[in-house]
Amino acid sequence: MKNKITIKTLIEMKERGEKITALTAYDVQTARLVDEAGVELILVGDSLGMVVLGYENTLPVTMEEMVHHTKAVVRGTERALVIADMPFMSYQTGVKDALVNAGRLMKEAGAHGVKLEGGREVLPQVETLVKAGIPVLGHLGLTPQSVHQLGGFKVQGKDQLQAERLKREAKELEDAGAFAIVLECIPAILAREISESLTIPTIGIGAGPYCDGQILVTQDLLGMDANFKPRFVRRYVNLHQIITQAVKEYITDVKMQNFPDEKESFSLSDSVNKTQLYSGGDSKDENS
Ligand SMILES: Nc1nc(=O)c2c([nH]1)NC[C@@H]1CN(c3ccc(C(=O)N[C@@H](CCC(=O)O)C(=O)O)cc3)CN21
Ligand SMILES: CC(C)C(=O)C(=O)O
Ligand SMILES: [Mg+2]
Repeated sequence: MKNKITIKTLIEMKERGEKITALTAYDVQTARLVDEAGVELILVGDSLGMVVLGYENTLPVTMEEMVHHTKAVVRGTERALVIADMPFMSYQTGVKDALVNAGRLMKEAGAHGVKLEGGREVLPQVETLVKAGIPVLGHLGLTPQSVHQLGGFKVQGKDQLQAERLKREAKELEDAGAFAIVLECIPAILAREISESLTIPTIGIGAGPYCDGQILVTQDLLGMDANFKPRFVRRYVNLHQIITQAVKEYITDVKMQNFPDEKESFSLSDSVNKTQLYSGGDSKDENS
């Protein structure tokens, strides 16, 4: 009835030239909001380590945290496809670990698929998961779990050699059975070439307008963090400002004794003798 999105829906959207929309969610409320608004894909990103847990990068995020947050997102989603990021060291250590950990995200948390970062080095993992019936979303370009190798959160694939490698790896991920690929922070022209050369959809973030879909961190488009504004983010509202204003008004109202008022308070049953109660009642235990 809710016409649920499947991986087949996304492939058909690419064939029709209809853009795929994706956003992150880490909690049930955000999941409900973006699902009801109509995105096709919700990613439980390991960016939660930075956005909701306050880490410097995504490396400390654990499987327990991913399972915990994915469960919440799944509970809040009726229509979208829910994909969970595999955290750092949950798949790089081998195909067996990849299978066990992806299996947990599917079986315990209820994800519809998983995402893992990397190209040639993760092809055995991708093949193994796909063989086990687990839809895999690839992720190339700026792969944040390699931040220390990349020397920071920097645009990738700017030179000929790197660009050729990314193009080749995108094809290899498609051949390994990935149902789509996230392209993060690569030149728009390269993302277009990759998108045109694949039958599976590309989902861009900082990868220009020619991808088959777009993804952003929900908190970024809502302007929740006053200090995080990379070039590829468009802020649709300044929630940082709006929330700060609301909280300041609350503080003022409490201090000025404007909150709570009578309508926001509860009354006793009509049968209670209020005079008696207000005077301390009958109890000898209560002081004066
Ligand atoms: N809130 C949030 N949004 C994200 O998009 C995001 C996360 N967190 N955490 C995980 C990764 C890290 N990401 C990032 C973080 C910083 C830049 C950044 O500062 N980029 C520079 C470009 C630097 C260059 O020119 O090479 C920029 O200005 O966009 C990019 C991606 C994307 N992901
Ligand atoms: C930014 C997206 C693609 C991601 O991997 C995340 O949110 O963790
Ligand atoms: Mg991620």
